[in-house]
Amino acid sequence: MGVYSVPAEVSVILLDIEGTTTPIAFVKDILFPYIKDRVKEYLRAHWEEEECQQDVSLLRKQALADSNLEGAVPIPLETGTREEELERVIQAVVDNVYWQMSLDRKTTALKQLQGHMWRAAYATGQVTGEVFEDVVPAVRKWRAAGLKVYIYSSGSVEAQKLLFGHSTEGDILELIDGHFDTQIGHKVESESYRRIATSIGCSPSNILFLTDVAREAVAAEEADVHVAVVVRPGNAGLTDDEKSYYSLITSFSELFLPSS
Ligand SMILES: CSCCC(=O)C(=O)COP(=O)(O)O
Ligand SMILES: [Mg+2]
Repeated sequence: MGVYSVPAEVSVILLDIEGTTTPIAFVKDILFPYIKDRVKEYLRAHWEEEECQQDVSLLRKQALADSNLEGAVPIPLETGTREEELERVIQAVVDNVYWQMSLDRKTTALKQLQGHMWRAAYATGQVTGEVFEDVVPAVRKWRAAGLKVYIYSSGSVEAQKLLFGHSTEGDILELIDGHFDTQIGHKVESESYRRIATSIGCSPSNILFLTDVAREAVAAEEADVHVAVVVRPGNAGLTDDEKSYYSLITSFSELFLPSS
């Protein structure tokens, strides 16, 4: 489709995952059903563990913040030790997770729990993280040219590391200089990109962000970050205005560095 010449001031490439490094179908058809099929059983098995309790507490806080939204599912506190009481709270957590997932919400609370649940999926080889075939060769080339490569996804940092640590291309974590998730802020908020630049120790204009989502592109540009929109099979369509405004690439091989 296109050719994108990376501006000379860019020293960092910041990558989105779903729809950019990785097919949306992998997330929607493999990762998300894994959660839906097992969340109840997972909560029952791990309920007493500190990490699980922290996940539930974060979901409960999110549920309170969501209480004005249509269809929102509250998560009550446990008021006793009876088994039925525990089941009632677990069912509320399950319903809340299902509700959030039905809207593809990107809350930190949901993403933390999902990341913890996917550990077993990757460790047992039940799931392997899919990466488009142009990703690894391009990232190697960028790094050889002295660029740094970071990830910024709504998926938790732990979920990101699982995906790239157990990928179709093997363990490729060594190709990534660092990871950001919604703990730094949401991807549709420009302040998040300024925080990322500060955290990396560069200026926003030293960053090129590759994403499939126009709202994320808008936020990044507002922060003075360079943007190219990635068009992959299965991605949501772009409007005609978005298509003509943004630099579009269909493969990372369409990105050209100043000296290449
Ligand atoms: C890397 S974890 C699985 C993907 C996920 O849960 C997600 O929300 C991906 O969002 P992205 O910001 O990478 O589009
Ligand atoms: Mg994406």
